[in-house]
Amino acid sequence: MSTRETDSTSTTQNASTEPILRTENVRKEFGNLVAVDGVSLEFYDDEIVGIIGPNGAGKTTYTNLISGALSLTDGTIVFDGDDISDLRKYKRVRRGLVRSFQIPQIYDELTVFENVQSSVLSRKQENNRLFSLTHRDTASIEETERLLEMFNLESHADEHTEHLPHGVRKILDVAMSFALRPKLMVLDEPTSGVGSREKNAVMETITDAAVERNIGLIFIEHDMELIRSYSDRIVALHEGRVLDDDDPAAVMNSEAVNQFILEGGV
Ligand SMILES: Nc1ncnc2c1ncn2[C@@H]1O[C@H](COP(=O)(O)OP(=O)(O)OP(=O)(O)O)[C@@H](O)[C@H]1O
Repeated sequence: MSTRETDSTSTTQNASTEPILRTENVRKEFGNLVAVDGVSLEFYDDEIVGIIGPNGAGKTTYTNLISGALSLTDGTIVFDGDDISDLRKYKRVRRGLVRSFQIPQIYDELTVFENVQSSVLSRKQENNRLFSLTHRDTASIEETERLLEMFNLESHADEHTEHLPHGVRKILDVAMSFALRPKLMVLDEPTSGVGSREKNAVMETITDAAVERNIGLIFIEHDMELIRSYSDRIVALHEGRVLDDDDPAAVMNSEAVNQFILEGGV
């Protein structure tokens, strides 16, 4: 399990004294249905937060509001000190708020190396020159190599991606997101579709990389063992509202969480 070491003797101010992301009374209606009903939460860039909740609790909608995939009905989102409530998705990505997708967005006609390099170049806004740059842009090649190493992808570097095992595709997707140099990453079920034996390896790789780069993580997960093992904090959603927000042991022992989430299955 990945945990960040906290230096209790340090008196220096670090970035984590202010939340990297704050949502204030965030609300999303779909017609008459209130999917997210006034969610106020804070997230820091040195923590891994798991989001749990039964089907339909509003987890995906909430993370879509954060990423800008959906517009708010009401409320405010503050990222890195700025109100981003009305900011387009790609502008949030440029500021360092990156959502990785449930279905990995990978180009199957490219190799693993080229996929990661395309993300590096897209951050530099040079991906329109991808094919002319790929083989000679030393800086992006070196950065890609470092990312492949960080995500244990070196042995797959020259493989085309269509036949990669599902877990490796998931890791590749996150590696590509890391190439965008996020400050905070939102992951929707990073281990969905991954075999049970592979799940821990996927989570371990992702969380280790986040700790190494000091990137905050928010992840939705249905597997309670994984969420307990890899979260510093757990947010429980139920019917679009926050049911609990605490350290994993406290959330797992909460009466409300047990009644509405754990006993009903997530
Ligand atoms: N685009 C949409 N249009 C209408 N209703 C929607 C839309 N997206 C989500 N909903 C509804 O909003 C509610 C919250 O859905 P959401 O997908 O956010 O829940 P969830 O907690 O992620 O559930 P799951 O664990 O099943 O993925 C549900 O009742 C869902 O049917």
